[in-house]
Amino acid sequence: MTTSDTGTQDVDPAVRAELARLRDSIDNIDAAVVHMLAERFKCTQQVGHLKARHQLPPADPAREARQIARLRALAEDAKLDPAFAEKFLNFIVAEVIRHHERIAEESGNGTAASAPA
Ligand SMILES: O=C(O)C(=O)C[C@]1(C(=O)O)C=C[C@@H](O)C=C1
Repeated sequence: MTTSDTGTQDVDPAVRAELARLRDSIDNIDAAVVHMLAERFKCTQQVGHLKARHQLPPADPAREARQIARLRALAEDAKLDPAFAEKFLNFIVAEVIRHHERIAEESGNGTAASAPA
């Protein structure tokens, strides 16, 4: 390939077909991930409102520790890097906590601290 683009014009048609087949599956998986994340955030939004209504802290480190241990074990069984699974969960949970904090602030209860681990 002479340019930096990732086009496949000069590639064997069989290779191009295999790449297209794999990319179709990747696109389906990415769509499933987006839909699953959307459902997860719908649940966590409800958790955020519940916590705000009952003055519960946005973050629950003990719950997170259990989630991480569980996800790392699932990842190992699935032959996925457990460190990646943990980073991915932490990334999502950090965003959820930001949402919870915003919901708490908007409901006039923005001072809650984290629960003890
Ligand atoms: O389970 C909760 O208490 C949540 O607020 C949800 C959630 C999560 O996204 O899974 C987010 C923040 C908490 O620190 C722990 C877990």
